[in-house]
Amino acid sequence: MSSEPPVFISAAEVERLLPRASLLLPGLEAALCNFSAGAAGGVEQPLRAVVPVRPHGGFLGVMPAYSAADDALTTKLVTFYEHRGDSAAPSHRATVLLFDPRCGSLRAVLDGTVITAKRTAAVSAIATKLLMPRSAEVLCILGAGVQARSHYEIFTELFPFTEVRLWSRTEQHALRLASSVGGAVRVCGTAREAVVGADVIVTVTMATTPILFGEWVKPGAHVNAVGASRPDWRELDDVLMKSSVLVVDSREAALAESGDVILSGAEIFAELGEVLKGTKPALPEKTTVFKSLGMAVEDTIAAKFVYDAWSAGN
Ligand SMILES: NC(=O)C1=CN([C@@H]2O[C@H](COP(=O)(O)OP(=O)(O)OC[C@H]3O[C@@H](n4cnc5c(N)ncnc54)[C@H](O)[C@@H]3O)[C@@H](O)[C@H]2O)C=CC1
Ligand SMILES: O=C(O)C1=NCCCC1
Repeated sequence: MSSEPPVFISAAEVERLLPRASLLLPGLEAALCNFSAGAAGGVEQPLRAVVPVRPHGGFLGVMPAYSAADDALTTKLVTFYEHRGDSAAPSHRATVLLFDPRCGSLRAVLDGTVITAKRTAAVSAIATKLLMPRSAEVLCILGAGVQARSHYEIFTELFPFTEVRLWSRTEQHALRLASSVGGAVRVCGTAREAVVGADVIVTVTMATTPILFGEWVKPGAHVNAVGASRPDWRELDDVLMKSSVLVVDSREAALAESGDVILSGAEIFAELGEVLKGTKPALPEKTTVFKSLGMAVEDTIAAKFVYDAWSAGN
């Protein structure tokens, strides 16, 4: 056990050490199963504490976790701001602290922004692999920020979509994202135009009222609902929430934090870890919603991956 000072791993270094989110898939799949196995799975993860910063429209989230299977202990500190004075500034910023689980000393301070973008998209991809219709051709992304990009990257790497549609409240943002990614993207003028006929839909906005409506969604489609992480925020309407099979990352978090779940009164069918383990069926022929709130153990897996890659090169 060393008394070395902690290393700092910057965003650029995280990008270099974790070039593709798909590298996280095996670790995240195992962690999701372990989380949903309860005490036997060895994941300690309390509900995150979220501190409102009311005068500034912001929030600070504190997300600790320990994974016994990985022997990894981390805490992420993440801020997210609804109303920003400078609209060019990122809405989310994060730092992950990685500890030596044997003695509690701090080993590393990692930029958490890239980790958050990549692990969230990777978890959505895991849900999509299980829940999307068998012949999925059209991907639709609502939102054009950081998560839109990371979702575009892993979804086009893993799945053979023939068409990708993108909508953003600010069309310029969608055009900018579309022109900066490698492949063909159709920028749509309305959310409805992007959604109708899509097989897989990703909502990655800062919306606080619904932007995706059940009447637009093709029966059998799969939705990854990634935004709206406050109990009074929505991205999906009641029709969609109540007519879909609802899978969540964490039941406890969904019932405490998700406006889409709490305010619609929709029934939770399963946790993603239960579907992965096969203790709950996937039902890909039904319309499915994966409500992602983001889990601390996902950051633990990603931070350990990055730290181990850094250590291997030093
Ligand atoms: N489930 C999870 O694990 C995580 C969820 N998130 C959530 O994902 C969402 C996207 O995050 P980022 O891409 O990092 O944010 P971002 O700020 O980079 O992008 C947000 C996008 O939403 C759009 N937007 C803002 N207000 C809107 C409104 N009222 N209606 C429609 N569109 C609106 C913006 O124009 C932009 O395209 C956020 O809600 C965030 O809290 C973020 C990290 C992890
Ligand atoms: O999991 C995360 O990280 C976040 N989830 C919801 C919004 C803020 C960041």
